Amino acid sequence: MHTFPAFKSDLLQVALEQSFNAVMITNAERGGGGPVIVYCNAALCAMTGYSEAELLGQSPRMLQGPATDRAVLDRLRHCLEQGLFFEGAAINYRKNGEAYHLEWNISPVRDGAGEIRYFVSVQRDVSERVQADQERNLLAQALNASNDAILITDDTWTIVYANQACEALTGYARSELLGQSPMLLRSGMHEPGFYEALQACLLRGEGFRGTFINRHKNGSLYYAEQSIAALHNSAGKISHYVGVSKDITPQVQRETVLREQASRDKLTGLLNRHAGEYELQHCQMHALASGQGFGVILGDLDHFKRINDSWGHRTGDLVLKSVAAVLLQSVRSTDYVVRWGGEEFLVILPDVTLEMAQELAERIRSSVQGYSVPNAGHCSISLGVGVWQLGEAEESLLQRIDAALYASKERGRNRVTMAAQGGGAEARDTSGAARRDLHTLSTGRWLATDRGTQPHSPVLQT
Ligand SMILES: Nc1nc2c(ncn2[C@@H]2O[C@H](COP(=O)(O)OP(=O)(O)OP(=O)(O)O)[C@@H](O)[C@H]2O)c(=O)[nH]1
Repeated sequence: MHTFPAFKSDLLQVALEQSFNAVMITNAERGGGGPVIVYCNAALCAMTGYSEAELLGQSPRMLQGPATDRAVLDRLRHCLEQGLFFEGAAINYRKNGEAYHLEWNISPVRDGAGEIRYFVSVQRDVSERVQADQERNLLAQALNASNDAILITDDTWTIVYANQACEALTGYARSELLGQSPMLLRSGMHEPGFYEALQACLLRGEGFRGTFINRHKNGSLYYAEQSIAALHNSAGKISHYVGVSKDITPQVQRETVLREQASRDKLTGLLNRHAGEYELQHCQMHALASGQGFGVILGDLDHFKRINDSWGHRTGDLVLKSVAAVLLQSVRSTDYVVRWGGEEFLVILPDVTLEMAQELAERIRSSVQGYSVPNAGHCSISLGVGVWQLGEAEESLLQRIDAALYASKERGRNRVTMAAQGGGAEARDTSGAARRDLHTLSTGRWLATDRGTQPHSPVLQT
């Protein structure tokens, strides 16, 4: 067992010698070059690179250099003059010229009469810590300067860091984000499976990349292309998640407008045929998966050529626009109304029975008939209607409905005909209008006529 030296002064000397902190004692010389070093321990020699012999009798100024903070030295001088405790940090220089960051304090040592005779200085080389702080600051500055929003959470998805771009993207101040969950930004626009896929990806150790639809603090939606990666600690456990998001709202909006424009008929604003064909396929896929059928109505304006011929093309256009509006008002919000051809309209009815489809077709027929177009008066529409049969090809469905529409025309127009089931062309007229397709001149309505017998029926204006 070790024993310490018996005398206190010996103990103190041993303690100072072995101290991990550098210790320097100077005298309190005021004149000439000021205080000089009268004691230094091994740690001070190791820190500065000077030997004890090189340090003793020298001014501590030998350790200072161009980057030493003059303001700190002025404060130090003031403390020494006033006999006050000093504490500070500055850059000093080793014997080899290398700069190091120093944190140190100086206490005056008084004699029995209260006179300051020495100054004892305890010093610590904090270069590593300062360098680490500087690197951290640099990284924080770089993260902040990034145009991409960066969000860091701990392993429980609690936000521990958000950069400036994140504040701008989300509308939340950093103080509002810290401590919260990123769920704060959820818009409710994603299926739950989206977030489950994200979690599964991260747990597998893979990064996740996707387009998020999030909600801004002001309630608006924004689109962010986001990548999320998990950070692991030394034990291999997830410690943090880092999310980097790029705001792609303008691109998505532009694409949406372009897609919308490309899918719309210019004159009526309805879906164009291309978009209608897409929706039809989509409906069919959904029906195959869900077993829920869908219906299709094909409508064709009656004697539309006469409108053009009588009132001009512009009025004809106006009629088409008006009929489009009537169609939109007649169907459900879940239905698709398509301008299928010149004066031909297709309505796709997801999740309907034959009866419901028939009812909607009849509603369309009577709404068109009841609508009066400025400068042109009333017109009528013939319709064919049917529902998709399990396993039926899209083409076959359209053929059946087209045949039903043709039958409506053949049977006098302004009527609804149900498509034959089972692929045949046999069609069934269900329209009440079949019994009242003649309209008097006094009502000013279009005179619905049989295509074959009265090809030149007059077109009337209200
Ligand atoms: N104003 C206008 N006319 C169009 C447009 N597209 C097609 N048409 C016209 O629609 C008319 C269709 O005529 P037809 O196919 O003979 O049919 P209909 O006169 O409606 O006779 P039925 O269908 O037998 O009742 C043609 O004269 C086309 O020029 C359009 O965008 N604007």
